[in-house]
Amino acid sequence: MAVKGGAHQDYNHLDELKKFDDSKMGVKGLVDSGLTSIPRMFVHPTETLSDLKSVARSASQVIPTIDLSGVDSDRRPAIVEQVSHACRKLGFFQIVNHGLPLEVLNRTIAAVKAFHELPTEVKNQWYRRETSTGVAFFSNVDMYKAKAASWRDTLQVRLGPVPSVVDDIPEICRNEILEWSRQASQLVEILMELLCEGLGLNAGKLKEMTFLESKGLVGHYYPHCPQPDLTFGITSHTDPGVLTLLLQDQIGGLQVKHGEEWVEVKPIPGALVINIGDILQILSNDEYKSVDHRVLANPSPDPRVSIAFLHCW
Ligand SMILES: O=C(O)CCC(=O)C(=O)O
Ligand SMILES: [Fe+2]
Repeated sequence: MAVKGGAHQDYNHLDELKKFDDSKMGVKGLVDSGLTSIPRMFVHPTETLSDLKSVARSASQVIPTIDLSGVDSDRRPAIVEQVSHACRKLGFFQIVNHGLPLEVLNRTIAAVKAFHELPTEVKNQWYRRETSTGVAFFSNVDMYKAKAASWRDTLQVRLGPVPSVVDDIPEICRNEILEWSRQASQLVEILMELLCEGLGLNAGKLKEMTFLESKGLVGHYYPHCPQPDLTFGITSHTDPGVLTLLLQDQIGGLQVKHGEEWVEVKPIPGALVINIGDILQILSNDEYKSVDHRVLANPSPDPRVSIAFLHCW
C-alpha cells in the first residue's frame, strides 16, 4: 500500500525494504554512502519513539554485577543466591571473573567488527534471509514484519544441533568465532548449573534436556546513526531461548525494562551480560523473568559491536 511520504511523495514501505534488501549492503553500506538523514523505512512510529526517554534515573536501578570467582569454593551458595535474585527481579545480570580472558573477548569483538567492515561486494556472498541453518549475514531479521527497520546488521552462525560447516564461516572471523563458541559453551554450562541451583533443582537438570543443544551466535553491528532519536538499534523484545550470554563492546546502548522504566546495561571491561529467555521463564514456572530489552540507535561516531550467544532458540 502506498502512503504519503513526509516530502509529499508516494512512499511504499515494502518497495523500500525490497530495494534495501536486494542491495545486500546493510545499514553499514548506507552509512558508507555518506547519508546525513535516515531513510524513511527506518523511522519508527511516534508512539514507539516517545518511550525513548523513559530511562531510569534512580541509582538503585542497576543491573547487578556478580563476581564468579570462587564458584567452586565455599563462595558458591552466595553466588547462587545473587544469580537467583537477579533472575527473579530483573532477568539480567553481568558477570566478572568468569574465567574468559579479556584478550579473547577483545579478539572476538574485533573479528566480528572486521567482518562487518568488509566491502559489500565481499560480504554479500553471505547475505540471505533464510536463517535456520548455517551462516547468514542480513540486516534486520524481522524487517518484513516490523513496523520499521532498525539501525543494525547481523552475522548469524548456527552452532548446534547441526553446526555450521566450518569453511562457511567467513575466514576473517572463523577462528575467533569457533574459539568463542567453545569458551562460551563451557561458561553457559556453569551458568545453567547456578540457575538450576537457584531454583532448588539438581545442578545438571537443564543440561540433561537435549534440546539445549540448539545454539548459535549473532554478531550485531550498530553503525553510527545520524538521527538516533528516530529509530532503534533493536526494538524491544524478549529472547526466545533458555538464556543469552552477551559480549558487548564499550559503546553502550543496551537497555532493560524494569517496571515502567528502562535501565541501562553499562558496559564494564571484561564483563559479560546474561539474560533469561522465554523458555527458562516457562520452565521455572515464572520464577525467573524473561524481560524486554532493546538497543538504542548508536549516536557515537564509532560503531557498536555485540555478540549474543543464544541457547535453544
Ligand atoms: O546488542 C545487544 O546488546 C543486544 C542484542 C539482543 O538483544 C539480541 O540479539 O537478542
Ligand atoms: Fe535480545
